[in-house]
Amino acid sequence: MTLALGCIADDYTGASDLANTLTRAGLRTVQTIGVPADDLALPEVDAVVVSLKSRSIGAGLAVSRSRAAETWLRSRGAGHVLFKICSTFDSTDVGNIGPVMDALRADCGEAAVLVTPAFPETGRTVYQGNLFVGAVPLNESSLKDHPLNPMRDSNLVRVLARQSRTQIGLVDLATVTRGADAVRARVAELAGKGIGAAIIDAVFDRDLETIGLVAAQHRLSVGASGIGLGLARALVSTGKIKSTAASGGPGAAVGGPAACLAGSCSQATLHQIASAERAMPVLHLDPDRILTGVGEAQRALDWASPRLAEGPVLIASSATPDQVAALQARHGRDAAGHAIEQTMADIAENLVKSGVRRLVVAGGETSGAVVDRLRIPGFLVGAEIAAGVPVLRAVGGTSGDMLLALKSGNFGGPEFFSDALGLMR
Ligand SMILES: Nc1ncnc2c1ncn2[C@@H]1O[C@H](COP(=O)(O)OP(=O)(O)OP(=O)(O)O)[C@@H](O)[C@H]1O
Ligand SMILES: O=C(O)[C@@H](O)C(=O)CO
Repeated sequence: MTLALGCIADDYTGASDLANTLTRAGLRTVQTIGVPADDLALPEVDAVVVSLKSRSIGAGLAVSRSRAAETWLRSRGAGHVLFKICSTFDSTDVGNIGPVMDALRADCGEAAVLVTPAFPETGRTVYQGNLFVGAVPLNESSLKDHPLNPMRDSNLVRVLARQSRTQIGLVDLATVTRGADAVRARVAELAGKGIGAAIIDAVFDRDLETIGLVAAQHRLSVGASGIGLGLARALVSTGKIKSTAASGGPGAAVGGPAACLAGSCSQATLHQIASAERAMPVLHLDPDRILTGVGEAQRALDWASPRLAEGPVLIASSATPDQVAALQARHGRDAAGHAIEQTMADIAENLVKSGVRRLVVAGGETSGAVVDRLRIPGFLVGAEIAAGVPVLRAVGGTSGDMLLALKSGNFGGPEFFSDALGLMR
């Protein structure tokens, strides 16, 4: 297998978002969980997205895991590696986007790396280096209250400069609009000044196509699914890859009980849970009981057990920003996040043991904890449920034939949980 594109995603929902984008653009794509073991039988593909859970861990660990993924991808022939980050640039002043970018850049000798989280299909656009989420700048969006990495500065040149050892430049929209040659010239100018990375503006998919044409000639880029789209279209339009019709088909039905787990506290997820109350039984976990270790997972399993034969259920820890802040004040941010993620993993593991074969998980960190616990080594991409969220079919592993959907916190329409289950037969 010789890869045309190698990708390293800093969380699992982000990886499935990217795998979905690449598949829809005609690349045969597989999503692996961590660096694949040598004995994992992978189909013949154009792109591999290695999913890491490296967004909210220590920067040193994020760097070493990303480097291991890069080594594997390059050894499979990947000439270009995309480091997939969140379209809302989720990170803190100590990383991990900057440190990982710096390390991968040093490894491949890239003079100046193009960086953009733009993903217009989901309302993420970048103008003059400022990230917009829908109609508002990042720092005015609900991301300012994210439980793990509150985003309070929308100027990404500044944000990345605080995290990186290199200077950060800007390739503005006027340059992008003038086309690939203008972008190349600007990147060369920045590199000539010793500027090692540049935020590049993008508002429409056509901007990302221009960026993709330039990036595809480099060894490394950093961004969200939008730049993935640009790279994929460039690889197809320049004949490096023969486009394959997106799979998207239903595949064999797996049947059996279905469940949804939500650990995301995003506004979108909170609305989706409220809608789901009209469609299925919903259990709201008590986060204080989780933090004090009084058997909240068992309470959830006892609640779910008699209901699963009747139809899907939803179990959620999600809470409003005020409630999240209060819990974190009582127990600490990391301890709260970790304990809730592990409880979600306990619940998932036991649901699967009791026969659940269709599982929807909301939240990147939450999905990471759940998929790790289920020891699923990889996924094939199926139908698209919503922008950035495909149905995934587990490959390898011991949990048997399973369908999952891993929803990024902010993605999906109001009826997301029912929409997902409708496609997961
Ligand atoms: N009630 C709660 N109080 C505090 N923290 C919570 C609560 N419920 C969940 N959490 C934690 O909040 C974090 C949510 O992050 P997660 O990545 O799962 O969702 P997200 O950030 O909305 O999704 P994405 O990363 O895909 O955008 C997790 O660490 C989770 O354990
Ligand atoms: O880019 C996004 O917004 C998502 O794929 C994601 O990474 C959320 O965790």
